Amino acid sequence: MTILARFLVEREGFSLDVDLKFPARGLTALVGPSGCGKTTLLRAIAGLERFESGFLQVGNLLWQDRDSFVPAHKRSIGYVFQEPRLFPHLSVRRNVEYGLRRRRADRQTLHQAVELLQIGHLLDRSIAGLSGGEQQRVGIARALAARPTMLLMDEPLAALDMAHKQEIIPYLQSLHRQLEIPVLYVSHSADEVMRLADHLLILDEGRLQANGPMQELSHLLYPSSGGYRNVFPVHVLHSSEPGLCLFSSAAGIFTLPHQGLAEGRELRLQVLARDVLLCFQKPGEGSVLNAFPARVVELRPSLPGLCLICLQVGDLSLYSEVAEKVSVGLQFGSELYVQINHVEIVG
Ligand SMILES: Nc1ncnc2c1ncn2[C@@H]1O[C@H](COP(=O)(O)OP(=O)(O)OP(=O)(O)O)[C@@H](O)[C@H]1O
Repeated sequence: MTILARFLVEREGFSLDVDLKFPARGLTALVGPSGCGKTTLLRAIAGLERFESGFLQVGNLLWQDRDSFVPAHKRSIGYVFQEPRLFPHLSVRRNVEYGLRRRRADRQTLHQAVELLQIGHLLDRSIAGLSGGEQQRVGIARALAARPTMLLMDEPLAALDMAHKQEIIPYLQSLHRQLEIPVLYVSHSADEVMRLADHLLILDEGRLQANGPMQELSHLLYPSSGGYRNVFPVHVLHSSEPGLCLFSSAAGIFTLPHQGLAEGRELRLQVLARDVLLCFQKPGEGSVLNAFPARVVELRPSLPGLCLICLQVGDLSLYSEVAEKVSVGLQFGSELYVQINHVEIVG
């Protein structure tokens, strides 16, 4: 299932001209410099503005083409803004139920939204007494209670301080794991996108610069540093010995220095491609951590003197960036080992 969107918007001094296709599930991050057209694209998708030259299909649902336009209130889209825009005179419960009444969703959906955002204990509180993070959780629950077909989030964490951002990110992570619906998420924060996104859309001056899976494009989030990056999900297995923790991944089991993580928790690891070292002999058992058998899938030139190698490691694709001379003799199908040198837990 995919989302197909084509829009041509002409404004004084600005035009948006995009033709894009992205998955109708998981979290797609929409990033780009200020004024590049992110909100305009979101509004076009929500149907909040009707741009004559547009086409939009979400899965099987045709929302706009040359002859038809489904108005915003019939698209059942959940919209989460920077500010939660709650009704201050109503309780948390009434605020969340507001979404329910408007869209005739059921009680079970409301219950799920309350559970997912863990706001059950806040239901009888007034909005005024809540922290910024709690208010945003209520705002997200209200959007979900309406059982939307799609969730649009326009910088939902931008108005929060660092502590409240950290509080809310785990909810967003579990939300996008548990929801079937697509989430389109605008953000200026590379770190946030790194932790949350499955797919990336990069806009610049109203034009699409890049569109692809996070794993393929994450290096573009940090244009000035570090080169290619690998980002992939892992689950916490258990602590192997004091200070060390085991993580299961599609590549195999990682052992990393960490403690206090709950068993089963899903996190992401980030590994710079230059920290994926190639070993042409099997690394000594027991003496080397995080070494896995790998197969070469593709070799690409990278920066001058460097080669980017795409490797199949178990069920995971990993990029390694090495000096060109190291890659001499490698070709599609070459078998070797990788040793992962430095791993960052990103959330
Ligand atoms: N209603 C409008 N009428 C005319 N121009 C507009 C309108 N809304 C936005 N613009 C212009 O369109 C361009 C894109 O704006 P948009 O808000 O989509 O960018 P953005 O990428 O979301 O920016 P930011 O990251 O700062 O929120 C900007 O130049 C903006 O000034």
